[in-house]
This record gives sequence, structure tokens and C-alpha cells, in this order.
Amino acid sequence: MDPLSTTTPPSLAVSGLAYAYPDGHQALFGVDLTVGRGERVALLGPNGAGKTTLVLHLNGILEAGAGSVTVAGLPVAREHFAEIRRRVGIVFQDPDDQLFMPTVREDVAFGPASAGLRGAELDARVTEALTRVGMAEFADRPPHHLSFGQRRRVAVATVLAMRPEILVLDEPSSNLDPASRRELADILRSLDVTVLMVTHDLPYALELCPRSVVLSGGVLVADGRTQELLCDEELMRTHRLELPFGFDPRSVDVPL
Ligand SMILES: Nc1ncnc2c1ncn2[C@@H]1O[C@H](COP(=O)(O)OP(=O)(O)OP(=O)(O)O)[C@@H](O)[C@H]1O
Repeated sequence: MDPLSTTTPPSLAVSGLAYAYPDGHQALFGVDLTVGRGERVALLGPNGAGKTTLVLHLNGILEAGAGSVTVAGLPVAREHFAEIRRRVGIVFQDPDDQLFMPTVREDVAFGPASAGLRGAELDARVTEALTRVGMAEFADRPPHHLSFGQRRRVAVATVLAMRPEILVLDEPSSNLDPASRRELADILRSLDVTVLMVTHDLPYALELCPRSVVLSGGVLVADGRTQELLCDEELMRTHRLELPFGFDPRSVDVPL
């Protein structure tokens, strides 16, 4: 056993997190969630469950009404925002929300350059991130000349270039054709990083994430092996989680 394992803090620790929007709508009720280093966890739940609200607490876009969030032991608090935003890399559903520079290279360099990296170190960081998503040969292309699937991979690279502690993906498989979907799954599986993936695509969750948690009505109602949760018919029915017609979660070879 790794002698550090008892002392290294988890990538993410959410404790008693509650939040009400300014209009009074209570979106989260005392959520507890711990994600260990290198885990890949799917965050499942019906529309309006509070998934986005939870994610927006991870890098301080929303401030906890009660409870706490820490990332690798560092509290998500105003005084740590710069470091927290480096540690928590969020890939939004629409890559065009993240790509705004004239070239792919400049987009990927933007974060590390803002953090002070320069010259050869910056170039190496950009190349490393683009190589990890299989987009190195596109470095000098304008992002808007790329396909949607390629832009999503570049959006992942912009986040990886910051060497995040945790990669948070919002619906990573949406709008991808089957080949791009599989390629992105291969990329995500190859990364040595903690992943929290918000998705309604249950087969994708099963393929990529050994563990899932289910949020419903602002409450974390299940936490376990993805395959077991997807086979729990009552859980699935109660929380409006539906598998595609004819899809049998038992038939999939799942990652350990
Ligand atoms: N700005 C806001 N003001 C008030 N209520 C909000 C606001 N944003 C979201 N909500 C409410 O908070 C609850 C949780 O919303 P949230 O967007 O976190 O759900 P979600 O699980 O991400 O849903 P989806 O799967 O549809 O993206 C919902 O009832 C939603 O209507």
C-alpha cells in the first residue's frame, strides 16, 4: 500500500453542501461527496436535480450556503480562487464557450500563460496537452475551422494544460457521432487525472466511470458501482433515469 495514501487528501471533498438561489429556490440539501485521486465518477440525475449547481460550487462560481468544498485539501474560498481555478478544470458542454483565440495553440496556451508560464516551458505544456487529446497537428488552425468533436477535444486540452487536480466534464458525449464519442472515451480513459463527469448518457457513464453518484431533488440518493446502480430498477425508475431501449448494463465490460 502507498504509504502516502492515508495522508494525501482526496481530489474532492464536499461536505454538508447546501445552496439556495437568490430567489429562494433550494437546489442542494446537505450533499456529501468524496472523490479519491485518479477516480472517474459519473454524476447522474434527472433534469433540475442540482448537478450544475453542485459543479458551480467546485471552483467557487457559486458560494456555499452551508457546508464546504475542498480540492486536494484546499478549501474553495475567495482567498484561494486562483489556485482553485487551476486545480478544477471544467469542460463545458459547448466548446465555443471556451475557445476564443485565433488559433488552437493560443487557446491552449491562454491558461498557462495567464498563470505565468513563458517560452519553451509554455510551448511544451501546449504540445503535451494537445498530444494527449490527439490534436497536436491542429495547433495552428483556427478553432472555428474544426469540427464540433475536434473543438470539444481542444476544450479538454485547454483544461489539461493547467494540469488540473480534477477534470469536470459537462455532458462530454453530447452532439458527438459514434466514432468521436468512442475516441473521446479512449482519451479520457488514458488520462491520469481525477474525473467527475455530469451526464444523462448512461451507457457512456458505464463505459467510462467505475463509480457513479445520483443526485435527485438536491439530495445525493445513491453512490456505488455504476453497473450496480444502472441495474437497480427501482432506483432508476424513482429518479427518472432511463437506459436506451434494449440496452442491458450487464452486457457491458466495465472498467475496474
Ligand atoms: N439561477 C437560478 N435561480 C433560481 N433557480 C435556479 C437557478 N438555476 C437553477 N435553478 C434551479 O435549481 C435546480 C437545480 O438546477 P440545476 O441546473 O443545478 O440542475 P441540473 O441537475 O444541472 O439539471 P439539468 O440536467 O437539466 O442540466 C432546478 O430546480 C433549477 O430550476
